[in-house]
Amino acid sequence: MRFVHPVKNLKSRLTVVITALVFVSSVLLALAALTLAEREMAGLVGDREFALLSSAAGHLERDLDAKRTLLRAIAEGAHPDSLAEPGAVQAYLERHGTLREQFFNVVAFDASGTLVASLTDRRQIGTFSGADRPYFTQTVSAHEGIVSQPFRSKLSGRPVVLLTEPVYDAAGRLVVILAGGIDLGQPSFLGQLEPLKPGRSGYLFLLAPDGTILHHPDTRRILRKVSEEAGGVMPTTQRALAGFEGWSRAPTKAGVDALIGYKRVPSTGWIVGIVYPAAEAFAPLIALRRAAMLPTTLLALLAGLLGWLAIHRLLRPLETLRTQIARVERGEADIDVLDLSRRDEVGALSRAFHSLTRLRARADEEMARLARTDSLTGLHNRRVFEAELDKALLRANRSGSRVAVAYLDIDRFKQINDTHGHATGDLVLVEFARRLRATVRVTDTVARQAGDEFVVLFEHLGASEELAALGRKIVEAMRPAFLADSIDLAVTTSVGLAVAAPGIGRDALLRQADEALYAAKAAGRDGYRVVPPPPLDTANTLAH
Ligand SMILES: Nc1nc2c(ncn2[C@@H]2O[C@H](COP(=O)(O)OP(=O)(O)OP(=O)(O)O)[C@@H](O)[C@H]2O)c(=O)[nH]1
Repeated sequence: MRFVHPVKNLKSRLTVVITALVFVSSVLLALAALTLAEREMAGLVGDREFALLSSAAGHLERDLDAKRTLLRAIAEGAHPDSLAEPGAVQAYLERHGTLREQFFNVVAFDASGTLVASLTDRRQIGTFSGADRPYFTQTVSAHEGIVSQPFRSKLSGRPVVLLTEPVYDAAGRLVVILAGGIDLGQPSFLGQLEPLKPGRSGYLFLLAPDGTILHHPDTRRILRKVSEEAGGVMPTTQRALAGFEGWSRAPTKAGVDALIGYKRVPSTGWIVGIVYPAAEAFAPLIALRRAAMLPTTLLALLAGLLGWLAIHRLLRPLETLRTQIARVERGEADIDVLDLSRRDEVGALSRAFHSLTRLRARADEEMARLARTDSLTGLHNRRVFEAELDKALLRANRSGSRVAVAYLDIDRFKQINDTHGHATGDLVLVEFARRLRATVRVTDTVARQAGDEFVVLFEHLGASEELAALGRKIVEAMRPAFLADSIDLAVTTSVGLAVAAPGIGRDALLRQADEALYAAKAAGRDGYRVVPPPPLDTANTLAH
């Protein structure tokens, strides 16, 4: 049996294809399901984060509101005239301990901008002037309390935002401006956002409307403007500064894939932001994806194994057919060993192979027959005659029986061709062959040697005279007129006959017969000549 390389083997290839298909489709299915789940989950997580963000913004809003309300209440509760006394403002502020709970520090400036009170540090009272500070000038021009831009306090050196509240006397003159400071670096205010941060490394941050960072886990960035930082403003931040509120999935400045949300604090325009790294947000899904790979691979392997078994079983008849064909090829079985009754493709293949083999055998037979036959007369050809003669000579040598050959040539055949045409000549050849065949025994081998030359092999000859009688018989058989194309033609033949001497070869014997034929022709044609001549007086006779 011929070895079939495993990779070229149909079973192996089908198994590989099935395994690969199952694997790819399982992986694609799992990925599609996980991607859908991830999208769904992103929506849920994003919405939840945004809700968190909104509550953080609401919390800041309420906290700022509470601080402003407190500061306003204290400003309104003061008697402007009594505040004119030196130390009166300081004393007034100190009477309101709740201010310390709400603010990092509360200071007061007189109408000229001079610091007149400070809850936490009194050292610069009377010397420090806030007259040129934006929070002072803006409050003066606004005639009401403001929330300042974030800045680094000259008094404390800390990053702060100030809430201000002016106090006017009955005549409408500015008496003092109270300013409550919120320390952006202290947990008391923005630090309250910390518990809301998502995941392990997620965080919240706060931006002023102009992009100044008010709060960030990296405290070095506080008071910096995002537009002035290395790397510039990220597109998502840019959108938020332009008014966008909501969440999207985008990389952070540090290149971390994250869910990023933004929400404004209405009263100040501050933007609360949240960053939730996707790796943490989707951690369960990522774990699920990893966990899904093993069952998927096992499933594909199992499908491959089952596929191999199924294929093995389904292809078994094909394997049987292959084995049977190999046996037929080796000559160990007949073509009928094939199962032609199957109703599937293997049956069709068997029938096709069977009929092809039969057809081929018939064609081979026909080829062999044509190779042995003279196509015009249907007699044996020269090759067959020579082979038969060789065998007959061998047999004769062994058995001592007598073998002879007759060499015939139609007399003046060229003339028949020339006079009546080649086609008529062919008809004469056919009729000549028929008469010759009919004249000798069926066991004698008759062949067309070439052109108008014929040969006959006689075996088991009796007396020598018998050969002469045969020669005569042949000559006489040709004498009746040949009817060819409605024309009566007189056709005669000359025959040379030779008896095989013991041990003579084929060519020598044929040469002898040919020489006898030549002699018969020379003697006037329409006769025969036998060599060696028969011993009796009939010998060497040219018969007419
Ligand atoms: N019609 C036909 N003619 C053939 C065929 N094969 C050979 N011939 C012709 O047969 C003729 C044979 O002539 P030869 O045997 O040489 O001479 P001949 O005319 O028979 O004269 P002798 O043999 O001397 O009696 C030639 O003209 C060949 O062309 C054939 O298959 N068909």
